[in-house]
Amino acid sequence: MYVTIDGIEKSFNNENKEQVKVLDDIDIDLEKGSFVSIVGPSGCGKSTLLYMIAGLVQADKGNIRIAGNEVRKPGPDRVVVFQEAGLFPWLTVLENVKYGLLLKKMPKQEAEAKAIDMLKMVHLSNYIHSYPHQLSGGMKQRVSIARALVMEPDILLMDEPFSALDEQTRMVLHKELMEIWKKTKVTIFFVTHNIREAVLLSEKVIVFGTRPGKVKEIIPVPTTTDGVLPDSVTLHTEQRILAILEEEIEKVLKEEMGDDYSFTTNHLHRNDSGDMGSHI
Ligand SMILES: Nc1ncnc2c1ncn2[C@@H]1O[C@H](COP(=O)(O)OP(=O)(O)OP(=O)(O)O)[C@@H](O)[C@H]1O
Repeated sequence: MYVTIDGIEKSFNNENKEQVKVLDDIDIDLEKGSFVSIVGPSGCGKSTLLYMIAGLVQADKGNIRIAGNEVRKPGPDRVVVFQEAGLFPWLTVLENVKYGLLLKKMPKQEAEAKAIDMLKMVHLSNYIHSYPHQLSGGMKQRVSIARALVMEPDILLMDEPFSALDEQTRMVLHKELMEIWKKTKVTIFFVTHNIREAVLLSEKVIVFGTRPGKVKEIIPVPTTTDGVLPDSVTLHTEQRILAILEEEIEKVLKEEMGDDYSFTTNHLHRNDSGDMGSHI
């Protein structure tokens, strides 16, 4: 297996200085070139696990191995794309994308050529000399994806990269991300609150439970030869995931609102984007 997450445990101190276990006994394997999403209630430790793969957070117990090597710190094989693009506002699009390459001491011309190629891939060739403030949210996120991919990582770690975008832009970026994934064969680990997004994009959806975060189930997403899933299949897979999460949502709501809170599936309204709101 390419990425092996083995027996991970992690606790943090809360504001009352009490130790709270955030992740418990997490075992996950990722194949090279796979696209795996992770969904779960808010606060179940999705981002924490992503940061651990990035080498930004250390586990209390267990380990993460990539191609057999234990992750101890960030490395050039892994790049994170965050919810906010986080571009340097004083640099142009092109300068933002080539920044990391220049830091790596790549010759200027080569860095520029690579950055331009990558910006072509995310359909931003006409905006290379624009500044971030001149771009829409979706365009900024494309720059951030180009900036990540230009480093030629083996693993792209995406932490709710499209959640701040409107539905239309999100759909366009889904299509582009799928094209990029097929072209580059990069391994993608994708954190989202949006069940539909997880089902549409990934090959497997890891469903997390909460308090502490645990893998509840790993749902394979059916594939088709043309890559387009019939709506009935998408819906069925979404409903399967939702059913698993139902128990967890109830747990969170009861903890937040008291034991007399009662919850049934019918109370869970899903909007058209498949986003279940703040509790997932
Ligand atoms: N550095 C930290 N110090 C203390 N607590 C932390 C730290 N990082 C995360 N936590 C806590 O760990 C828990 C899990 O956080 P995390 O961001 O991983 O969850 P999540 O599932 O990604 O949540 P969301 O879906 O809301 O983004 C939360 O209760 C959070 O407050």
